[in-house]
Amino acid sequence: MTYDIKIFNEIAAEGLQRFDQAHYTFNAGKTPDAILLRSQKLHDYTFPESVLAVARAGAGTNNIPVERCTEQGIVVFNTPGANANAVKELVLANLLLSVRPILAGANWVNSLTGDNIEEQVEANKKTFAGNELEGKKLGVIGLGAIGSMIANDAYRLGMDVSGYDPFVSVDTAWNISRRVKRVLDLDELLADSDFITIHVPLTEKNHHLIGADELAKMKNSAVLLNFARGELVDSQAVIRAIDNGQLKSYITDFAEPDLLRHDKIIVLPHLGASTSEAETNCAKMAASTLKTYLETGNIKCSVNFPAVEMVFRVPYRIAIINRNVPNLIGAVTSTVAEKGYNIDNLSNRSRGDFAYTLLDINDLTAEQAQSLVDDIRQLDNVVRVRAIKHPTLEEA
Ligand SMILES: NC(=O)c1ccc[n+]([C@@H]2O[C@H](COP(=O)([O-])OP(=O)(O)OC[C@H]3O[C@@H](n4cnc5c(N)ncnc54)[C@H](O)[C@@H]3O)[C@@H](O)[C@H]2O)c1
Ligand SMILES: O=C(O)CC[C@@H](O)C(=O)O
Repeated sequence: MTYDIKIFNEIAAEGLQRFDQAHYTFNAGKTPDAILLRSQKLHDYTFPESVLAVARAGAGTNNIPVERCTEQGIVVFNTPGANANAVKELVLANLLLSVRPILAGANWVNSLTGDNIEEQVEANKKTFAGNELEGKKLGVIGLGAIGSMIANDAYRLGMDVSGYDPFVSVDTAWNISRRVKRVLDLDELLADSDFITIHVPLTEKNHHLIGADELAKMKNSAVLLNFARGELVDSQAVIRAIDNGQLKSYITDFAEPDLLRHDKIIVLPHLGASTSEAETNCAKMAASTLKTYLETGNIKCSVNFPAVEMVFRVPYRIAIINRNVPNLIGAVTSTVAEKGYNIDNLSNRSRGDFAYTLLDINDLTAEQAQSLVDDIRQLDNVVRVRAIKHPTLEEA
């Protein structure tokens, strides 16, 4: 069996190397089995029927039409946490840059001429004096992989840290220092913080999470950092708040024309995950989950289908994506029974309106597996079904 992967964007070689050349090609034709990408927007993309999965080498999946993929039985993966450290370090660097005019000072020194540079430096350095982060209040919105790391490290830098995340996962909560104060009301965090940093996904609900009303609740001296997604913040409201003296500054990783060349706004070119370590981690994780899904049907780190892992020990496995309705499994097992086959193992999990089933049957031949797939495909509410050949086991 060979698979073709359509690649968008620059994916780190360490990830691509996980696809062995004997079984994988890249961008070979118009019917790819899967897509591997970073920030490429797929909202206007028509997925060929051949596409089984999309893997995002990164955290955010707002560039992928996840709902449409789900309807088409396309499993979407991301790489939770794989670039969190890179974003954390960039946010900490920007917190430090926001209190010390380091770049302005360095630029000024470079502009000096004459043979009394040391004298000029000592006479003028007061122009570039700054403040310290220690003792200042940091509010973190979203305590997932990135927000929790920032909260912990900012506390270690001596900051007084609060976090707001009504949906925080138990796993992440375990990793957050008990010194980080959990705030249940966003308004409290907004009113209390000297620095506010956002680390939530862009969803319909989170669009303009920070707008004019929220900005009005912040201190006039507050610094707002956005390394999550541009659309989480109403940029026009931010510009108005800064120009009216209601916000000190805005630092964002997302370029928009109106934000550029404003002396109190720093815009970076989406650099959050741009370290070789993060790019490698994301590429390796995305490649592994994709490969596992294609070769075994097992699902891990999907944003639209449930995690399912079942030991693969028969020559052919049947993988079924279906609408989550009563008696679908009954219909599938009846189809198997009518053919006189014996089920070795079965796993079924649902997520929202859809469900995923792995079905291992003893000793199917390729022909029998295909005929079973054809019959199951005819059942109501089945969205997608395929037979997966075990990588090494041969049919009896
Ligand atoms: N700048 C970059 O290059 C870069 C890199 C990585 C991630 N990101 C962005 O950062 C986002 C967060 O990444 P992560 O890895 O921490 O994701 P994550 O899923 O681990 O954490 C997100 C957290 O936000 C919380 N949340 C959701 N809606 C919320 C709300 N309205 N208020 C408070 N909390 C809310 C969730 O409960 C979750 O704990 C990603 O979705 C992506 O958009 C940007
Ligand atoms: O691939 C990138 O450079 C950015 C990824 C980042 O936005 C993410 O959501 O993980």
